[in-house]
Amino acid sequence: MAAIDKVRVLVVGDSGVGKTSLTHLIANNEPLTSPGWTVGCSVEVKLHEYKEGTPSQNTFFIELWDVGGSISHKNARGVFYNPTNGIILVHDLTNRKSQENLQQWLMEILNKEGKDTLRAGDTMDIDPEQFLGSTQIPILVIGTKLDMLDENNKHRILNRTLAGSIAEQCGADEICLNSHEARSLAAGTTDSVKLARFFDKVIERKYYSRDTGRKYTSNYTSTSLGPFGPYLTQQQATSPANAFGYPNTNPTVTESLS
Ligand SMILES: Nc1nc2c(ncn2[C@@H]2O[C@H](COP(=O)(O)OP(=O)(O)OP(=O)(O)O)[C@@H](O)[C@H]2O)c(=O)[nH]1
Repeated sequence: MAAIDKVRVLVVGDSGVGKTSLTHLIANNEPLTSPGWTVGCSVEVKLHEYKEGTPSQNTFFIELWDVGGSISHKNARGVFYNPTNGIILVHDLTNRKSQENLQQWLMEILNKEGKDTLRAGDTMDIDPEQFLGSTQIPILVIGTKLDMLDENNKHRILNRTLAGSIAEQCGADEICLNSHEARSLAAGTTDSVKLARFFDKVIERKYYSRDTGRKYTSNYTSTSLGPFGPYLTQQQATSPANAFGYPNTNPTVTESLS
């Protein structure tokens, strides 16, 4: 059987915004009722059908790297960021600061220091060129805990435009959901379509030629040419077993994307 190709998607945001709950929902189609505090990073794997229902349909593994948001681990997190094929920026809809901090998360992933030099209220310029277009890193913004908003705020959030938001700055889609609800990402919903489109974009950027639209041969690694270089040889991560008999359930072992 041919090996299944894979991409790495980082799931980042402040501690407690709901990254682990969200990652579990995406990977298992069911809510996680009592997530633990993530130390370091945990990896869940989802089988995704690229361009499902079209002649180009193809199966890929999506590795979801849920990076612990605690500030105390900031200095050690860089080890998880190489390579990065896609980024899910997570914020808590009941916590405005967690949304503002997404810029800092992007800068951290891009290895640009900013936190120490910025004062409260300052903003950082995001260069859209780093994220927009087919050669850059696809981003999806997800707001969690929609169920905790009162009806007025829920209505306001669901009907607001992306103008001025980090999603707009990065050319990204945004999803607002309740991770405790399995139906939030049920097949056929607008949000599940946005998520599938995002994964397709991540796969496309890594495995498909922009010129011909055809898939590269399996020993081609476009990330080695991208902004984050090749995979590290040692990755300090934990990884739960998964339901797909995923060939390498322990990313602490040397990996190669070739
Ligand atoms: N009501 C509600 N609670 C949520 C939602 N998402 C997450 N939570 C709760 O928020 C708390 C934190 O969730 P986690 O998934 O552990 O958050 P995290 O971002 O992974 O946190 P760290 O591991 O510290 O980085 C838990 O009690 C979750 O059950 C949501 O959509 N709605």
